[in-house]
Amino acid sequence: MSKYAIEVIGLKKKFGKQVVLDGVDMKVPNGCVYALLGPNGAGKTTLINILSTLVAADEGNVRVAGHDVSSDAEKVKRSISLTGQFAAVDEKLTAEENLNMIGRLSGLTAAQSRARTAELLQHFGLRESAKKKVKTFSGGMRRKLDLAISLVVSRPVLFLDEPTTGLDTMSRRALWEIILELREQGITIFLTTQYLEEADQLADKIAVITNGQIVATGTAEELKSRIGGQVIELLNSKDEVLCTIPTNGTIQDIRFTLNEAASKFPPDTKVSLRKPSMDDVFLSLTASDANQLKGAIS
Ligand SMILES: Nc1ncnc2c1ncn2[C@@H]1O[C@H](COP(=O)(O)OP(=O)(O)OP(=O)(O)O)[C@@H](O)[C@H]1O
Repeated sequence: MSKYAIEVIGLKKKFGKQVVLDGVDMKVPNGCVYALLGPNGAGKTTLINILSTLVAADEGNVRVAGHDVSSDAEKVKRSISLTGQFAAVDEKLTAEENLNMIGRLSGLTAAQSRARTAELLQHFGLRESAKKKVKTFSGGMRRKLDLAISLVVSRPVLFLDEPTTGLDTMSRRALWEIILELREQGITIFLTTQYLEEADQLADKIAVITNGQIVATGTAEELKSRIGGQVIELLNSKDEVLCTIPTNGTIQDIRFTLNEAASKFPPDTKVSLRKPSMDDVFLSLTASDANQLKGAIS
Protein backbone atom coordinates (compact mmCIF):
# COMPACT_ATOMS: atom_id res chain seq x y z
CA MET A 1 0.00 0.00 0.00
CA SER A 2 1.22 3.48 -0.79
CA LYS A 3 2.28 5.51 2.23
CA TYR A 4 0.31 8.39 0.77
CA ALA A 5 -3.45 8.68 1.04
CA ILE A 6 -3.40 11.31 -1.70
CA GLU A 7 -0.81 11.89 -4.43
CA VAL A 8 -1.21 14.67 -6.96
CA ILE A 9 1.28 15.44 -9.71
CA GLY A 10 0.99 18.27 -12.24
CA LEU A 11 -2.75 18.76 -11.80
CA LYS A 12 -4.33 21.35 -14.08
CA LYS A 13 -7.94 22.43 -14.44
CA LYS A 14 -9.58 25.18 -16.44
CA PHE A 15 -13.18 26.30 -16.53
CA GLY A 16 -13.54 27.87 -19.99
CA LYS A 17 -10.54 30.15 -20.28
CA GLN A 18 -10.10 30.52 -16.54
CA VAL A 19 -7.18 28.53 -15.15
CA VAL A 20 -8.38 27.33 -11.75
CA LEU A 21 -5.65 24.80 -10.85
CA ASP A 22 -2.29 25.53 -12.36
CA GLY A 23 0.10 22.61 -11.84
CA VAL A 24 -0.70 21.37 -8.34
CA ASP A 25 1.65 18.79 -6.73
CA MET A 26 0.75 17.34 -3.36
CA LYS A 27 1.50 14.31 -1.18
CA VAL A 28 -0.70 13.60 1.82
CA PRO A 29 0.64 10.87 4.15
CA ASN A 30 -1.77 8.24 5.49
CA GLY A 31 -3.42 9.01 8.81
CA CYS A 32 -2.79 12.74 9.03
CA VAL A 33 -4.94 15.86 9.07
CA TYR A 34 -3.99 17.88 5.99
CA ALA A 35 -5.36 21.39 5.59
CA LEU A 36 -5.64 23.19 2.29
CA LEU A 37 -5.70 26.84 3.22
CA GLY A 38 -6.57 29.57 0.78
CA PRO A 39 -8.67 32.66 0.13
CA ASN A 40 -12.03 32.68 -1.69
CA GLY A 41 -11.75 31.44 -5.25
CA ALA A 42 -8.26 29.96 -4.80
CA GLY A 43 -9.37 26.58 -6.18
CA LYS A 44 -9.90 24.60 -2.95
CA THR A 45 -13.35 23.19 -3.75
CA THR A 46 -12.30 22.38 -7.30
CA LEU A 47 -9.34 20.40 -5.95
CA ILE A 48 -11.53 18.50 -3.48
CA ASN A 49 -14.04 17.82 -6.26
CA ILE A 50 -11.29 16.34 -8.43
CA LEU A 51 -9.88 14.27 -5.56
CA SER A 52 -13.34 12.89 -4.84
CA THR A 53 -14.04 12.11 -8.54
CA LEU A 54 -16.85 14.67 -8.87
CA VAL A 55 -14.94 16.74 -11.44
CA ALA A 56 -12.42 15.50 -14.04
CA ALA A 57 -8.92 16.98 -14.22
CA ASP A 58 -7.59 18.37 -17.52
CA GLU A 59 -4.02 17.22 -16.91
CA GLY A 60 -1.97 15.45 -14.27
CA ASN A 61 -1.93 12.31 -12.15
CA VAL A 62 -4.20 12.05 -9.14
CA ARG A 63 -4.28 9.01 -6.85
CA VAL A 64 -6.46 8.65 -3.78
CA ALA A 65 -6.08 5.67 -1.42
CA GLY A 66 -3.75 4.21 -4.03
CA HIS A 67 -6.27 4.39 -6.89
CA ASP A 68 -6.21 6.61 -9.96
CA VAL A 69 -9.20 9.00 -9.91
CA SER A 70 -9.79 8.78 -13.66
CA SER A 71 -9.18 5.09 -14.42
CA ASP A 72 -10.28 3.68 -11.03
CA ALA A 73 -12.99 6.13 -9.97
CA GLU A 74 -15.21 3.42 -8.47
CA LYS A 75 -12.43 2.20 -6.17
CA VAL A 76 -11.71 5.79 -5.14
CA LYS A 77 -15.40 6.34 -4.34
CA ARG A 78 -15.41 3.25 -2.13
CA SER A 79 -12.37 4.57 -0.23
CA ILE A 80 -13.63 8.06 0.60
CA SER A 81 -16.26 10.02 2.49
CA LEU A 82 -17.11 13.56 1.53
CA THR A 83 -18.73 16.36 3.49
CA GLY A 84 -19.50 19.48 1.52
CA GLN A 85 -19.81 23.13 2.39
CA PHE A 86 -23.58 22.81 2.61
CA ALA A 87 -25.22 20.24 4.83
CA ALA A 88 -26.56 17.40 2.67
CA VAL A 89 -29.33 16.36 5.02
CA ASP A 90 -33.04 15.91 4.49
CA GLU A 91 -34.70 18.62 6.55
CA LYS A 92 -38.05 16.87 6.78
CA LEU A 93 -36.56 13.82 8.48
CA THR A 94 -35.22 13.51 12.02
CA ALA A 95 -31.49 13.11 12.67
CA GLU A 96 -32.03 9.44 13.39
CA GLU A 97 -34.03 8.90 10.21
CA ASN A 98 -31.38 10.66 8.12
CA LEU A 99 -28.61 8.45 9.47
CA ASN A 100 -30.69 5.29 9.14
CA MET A 101 -31.61 6.11 5.57
CA ILE A 102 -27.95 6.58 4.60
CA GLY A 103 -27.06 3.35 6.41
CA ARG A 104 -29.61 1.36 4.41
CA LEU A 105 -28.63 3.11 1.15
CA SER A 106 -25.00 2.18 1.87
CA GLY A 107 -25.93 -1.50 2.09
CA LEU A 108 -26.09 -2.01 5.86
CA THR A 109 -28.78 -4.37 7.19
CA ALA A 110 -31.58 -2.78 9.26
CA ALA A 111 -29.93 -3.94 12.49
CA GLN A 112 -26.45 -2.73 11.43
CA SER A 113 -27.88 0.59 10.35
CA ARG A 114 -29.73 1.10 13.66
CA ALA A 115 -26.59 0.23 15.62
CA ARG A 116 -24.37 2.58 13.59
CA THR A 117 -26.97 5.36 13.86
CA ALA A 118 -27.09 5.02 17.66
CA GLU A 119 -23.27 5.05 17.82
CA LEU A 120 -22.96 8.18 15.69
CA LEU A 121 -25.73 10.07 17.50
CA GLN A 122 -23.94 9.37 20.77
CA HIS A 123 -20.51 10.29 19.38
CA PHE A 124 -21.66 13.60 17.96
CA GLY A 125 -23.67 14.58 21.02
CA LEU A 126 -26.93 14.40 19.07
CA ARG A 127 -28.72 11.68 21.08
CA GLU A 128 -31.13 14.06 22.74
CA SER A 129 -32.07 15.62 19.41
CA ALA A 130 -32.28 12.30 17.58
CA LYS A 131 -36.03 12.42 17.15
CA LYS A 132 -36.26 16.10 16.20
CA LYS A 133 -36.76 17.14 12.62
CA VAL A 134 -33.57 18.55 11.12
CA LYS A 135 -35.32 21.76 10.08
CA THR A 136 -35.38 22.72 13.78
CA PHE A 137 -31.58 22.23 14.12
CA SER A 138 -29.03 25.00 14.62
CA GLY A 139 -26.20 25.38 12.08
CA GLY A 140 -23.77 23.59 14.40
CA MET A 141 -26.09 20.61 14.95
CA ARG A 142 -26.72 20.38 11.23
CA ARG A 143 -23.01 20.40 10.46
CA LYS A 144 -22.40 17.68 13.05
CA LEU A 145 -25.16 15.59 11.50
CA ASP A 146 -23.68 16.19 8.06
CA LEU A 147 -20.33 14.93 9.30
CA ALA A 148 -21.99 11.97 11.04
CA ILE A 149 -23.75 11.09 7.79
CA SER A 150 -20.44 11.01 5.95
CA LEU A 151 -19.16 8.53 8.56
CA VAL A 152 -22.02 6.03 8.50
CA VAL A 153 -19.69 3.77 6.57
CA SER A 154 -16.11 4.21 7.72
CA ARG A 155 -13.72 4.92 4.87
CA PRO A 156 -9.94 5.50 4.97
CA VAL A 157 -10.01 9.05 3.52
CA LEU A 158 -12.38 11.80 4.63
CA PHE A 159 -12.77 15.03 2.65
CA LEU A 160 -14.18 18.02 4.48
CA ASP A 161 -14.84 21.15 2.45
CA GLU A 162 -14.82 24.09 4.85
CA PRO A 163 -16.33 21.98 7.66
CA THR A 164 -16.68 24.77 10.19
CA THR A 165 -17.71 27.69 7.99
CA GLY A 166 -20.53 29.56 9.70
CA LEU A 167 -20.23 27.72 13.01
CA ASP A 168 -19.89 29.45 16.37
CA THR A 169 -16.69 28.99 18.35
CA MET A 170 -18.06 26.21 20.56
CA SER A 171 -19.40 24.12 17.70
CA ARG A 172 -16.18 24.70 15.79
CA ARG A 173 -14.10 23.40 18.67
CA ALA A 174 -16.39 20.39 19.13
CA LEU A 175 -15.92 19.53 15.48
CA TRP A 176 -12.14 19.91 15.78
CA GLU A 177 -12.18 17.35 18.58
CA ILE A 178 -14.17 14.94 16.46
CA ILE A 179 -11.75 15.40 13.56
CA LEU A 180 -8.79 14.65 15.83
CA GLU A 181 -10.54 11.53 17.16
CA LEU A 182 -11.04 10.32 13.60
CA ARG A 183 -7.34 10.78 12.99
CA GLU A 184 -6.67 8.63 16.05
CA GLN A 185 -8.65 5.89 14.31
CA GLY A 186 -6.22 6.09 11.39
CA ILE A 187 -8.48 8.03 9.00
CA THR A 188 -6.76 10.55 6.74
CA ILE A 189 -8.58 13.87 6.84
CA PHE A 190 -8.19 16.35 4.02
CA LEU A 191 -9.93 19.60 4.78
CA THR A 192 -10.18 22.98 3.16
CA THR A 193 -10.44 26.07 5.26
CA GLN A 194 -10.24 29.82 5.17
CA TYR A 195 -9.58 29.90 8.91
CA LEU A 196 -5.93 30.19 9.81
CA GLU A 197 -6.56 29.16 13.39
CA GLU A 198 -8.23 25.99 12.19
CA ALA A 199 -5.23 24.99 10.10
CA ASP A 200 -2.91 25.97 12.94
CA GLN A 201 -4.78 23.93 15.57
CA LEU A 202 -5.75 20.87 13.58
CA ALA A 203 -3.42 20.16 10.75
CA ASP A 204 -0.31 18.01 10.78
CA LYS A 205 0.52 19.60 7.46
CA ILE A 206 -0.76 22.69 5.70
CA ALA A 207 -0.70 23.61 2.01
CA VAL A 208 -1.41 27.22 1.13
CA ILE A 209 -3.12 27.66 -2.22
CA THR A 210 -3.62 30.90 -4.07
CA ASN A 211 -4.59 31.45 -7.70
CA GLY A 212 -4.62 27.70 -8.31
CA GLN A 213 -1.03 27.16 -7.16
CA ILE A 214 0.36 25.72 -3.95
CA VAL A 215 2.64 28.48 -2.71
CA ALA A 216 3.85 26.80 0.49
CA THR A 217 3.57 23.54 2.41
CA GLY A 218 4.71 22.54 5.87
CA THR A 219 3.66 22.29 9.48
CA ALA A 220 2.22 25.43 11.06
CA GLU A 221 5.55 25.98 12.83
CA GLU A 222 7.55 25.55 9.62
CA LEU A 223 5.35 28.03 7.82
CA LYS A 224 5.63 30.53 10.66
CA SER A 225 9.40 30.22 10.73
CA ARG A 226 9.54 30.90 6.98
CA ILE A 227 8.28 34.40 7.53
CA GLY A 228 11.34 35.17 9.57
CA GLY A 229 12.22 36.70 12.85
CA GLN A 230 9.79 39.09 14.44
CA VAL A 231 6.66 41.02 13.61
CA ILE A 232 6.39 44.65 14.66
CA GLU A 233 2.97 45.84 15.73
CA LEU A 234 2.18 49.53 16.00
CA LEU A 235 -0.57 50.37 18.48
CA ASN A 236 -2.49 53.53 19.28
CA SER A 237 -3.13 54.84 22.79
CA LYS A 238 -6.14 52.49 23.12
CA ASP A 239 -3.87 49.53 22.31
CA GLU A 240 -5.60 49.01 18.95
CA VAL A 241 -3.31 47.59 16.29
CA LEU A 242 -2.65 50.22 13.64
CA CYS A 243 -0.24 48.27 11.53
CA THR A 244 1.57 44.92 11.42
CA ILE A 245 4.97 44.73 9.78
CA PRO A 246 7.05 41.55 9.37
CA THR A 247 10.81 41.93 9.79
CA ASN A 248 13.67 39.49 9.45
CA GLY A 249 14.39 40.04 13.14
CA THR A 250 17.74 41.75 12.68
CA ILE A 251 18.57 45.00 14.39
CA GLN A 252 19.12 46.54 10.97
CA ASP A 253 15.67 45.65 9.63
CA ILE A 254 13.89 46.55 12.87
CA ARG A 255 15.68 49.92 13.04
CA PHE A 256 14.89 50.67 9.38
CA THR A 257 11.22 49.75 9.87
CA LEU A 258 10.88 51.82 13.03
CA ASN A 259 12.56 54.82 11.38
CA GLU A 260 10.04 54.60 8.54
CA ALA A 261 7.18 54.20 11.01
CA ALA A 262 8.37 57.14 13.12
CA SER A 263 8.06 59.46 10.16
CA LYS A 264 4.47 58.33 9.46
CA PHE A 265 2.87 57.77 12.87
CA PRO A 266 2.39 60.10 15.89
CA PRO A 267 5.16 60.04 18.51
CA ASP A 268 2.94 58.42 21.14
CA THR A 269 2.43 55.34 18.90
CA LYS A 270 3.37 52.21 20.84
CA VAL A 271 5.55 49.43 19.50
CA SER A 272 5.39 45.74 20.27
CA LEU A 273 7.43 42.82 18.93
CA ARG A 274 5.97 39.34 18.57
CA LYS A 275 6.54 36.05 16.80
CA PRO A 276 4.73 35.61 13.48
CA SER A 277 1.23 34.11 13.58
CA MET A 278 -0.53 32.08 10.90
CA ASP A 279 -2.27 35.31 9.87
CA ASP A 280 1.09 36.86 9.03
CA VAL A 281 2.13 33.76 7.09
CA PHE A 282 -1.12 33.70 5.16
CA LEU A 283 -1.00 37.39 4.34
CA SER A 284 2.59 37.28 3.23
CA LEU A 285 1.98 34.21 1.05
CA THR A 286 -1.30 35.22 -0.51
CA ALA A 287 -0.79 38.98 -0.82
CA SER A 288 -0.10 39.93 -4.43
CA ASP A 289 3.08 41.53 -3.18
CA ALA A 290 4.80 40.04 -0.18
CA ASN A 291 5.85 43.52 0.79
CA GLN A 292 2.27 44.69 0.98
CA LEU A 293 2.48 44.85 4.74
CA LYS A 294 5.59 46.95 4.61
CA GLY A 295 3.75 49.08 2.07
CA ALA A 296 1.15 49.75 4.74
CA ILE A 297 3.47 52.25 6.36
CA SER A 298 4.71 53.96 3.21
N1 LIG B 1 -18.18 24.62 -12.47
C1 LIG B 1 -17.54 25.77 -12.63
N2 LIG B 1 -17.66 26.47 -13.77
C2 LIG B 1 -16.99 27.64 -13.95
N3 LIG B 1 -16.17 28.19 -13.04
C3 LIG B 1 -16.02 27.54 -11.88
C4 LIG B 1 -16.70 26.30 -11.60
N4 LIG B 1 -16.33 25.88 -10.35
C5 LIG B 1 -15.49 26.83 -9.88
N5 LIG B 1 -15.30 27.81 -10.78
C6 LIG B 1 -14.42 28.98 -10.61
O1 LIG B 1 -13.15 28.50 -10.23
C7 LIG B 1 -12.55 29.38 -9.26
C8 LIG B 1 -12.15 28.58 -8.04
O2 LIG B 1 -13.33 28.14 -7.38
P1 LIG B 1 -13.32 27.20 -6.11
O3 LIG B 1 -14.73 27.01 -5.69
O4 LIG B 1 -12.51 25.99 -6.41
O5 LIG B 1 -12.53 28.11 -5.08
P2 LIG B 1 -12.44 27.99 -3.49
O6 LIG B 1 -11.02 28.18 -3.15
O7 LIG B 1 -13.12 26.74 -3.04
O8 LIG B 1 -13.28 29.24 -3.04
P3 LIG B 1 -14.29 29.42 -1.77
O9 LIG B 1 -13.42 29.49 -0.55
O10 LIG B 1 -14.94 30.71 -2.07
O11 LIG B 1 -15.23 28.25 -1.76
C9 LIG B 1 -13.58 30.46 -8.98
O12 LIG B 1 -13.22 31.60 -9.72
C10 LIG B 1 -14.88 29.87 -9.46
O13 LIG B 1 -15.74 30.87 -9.92
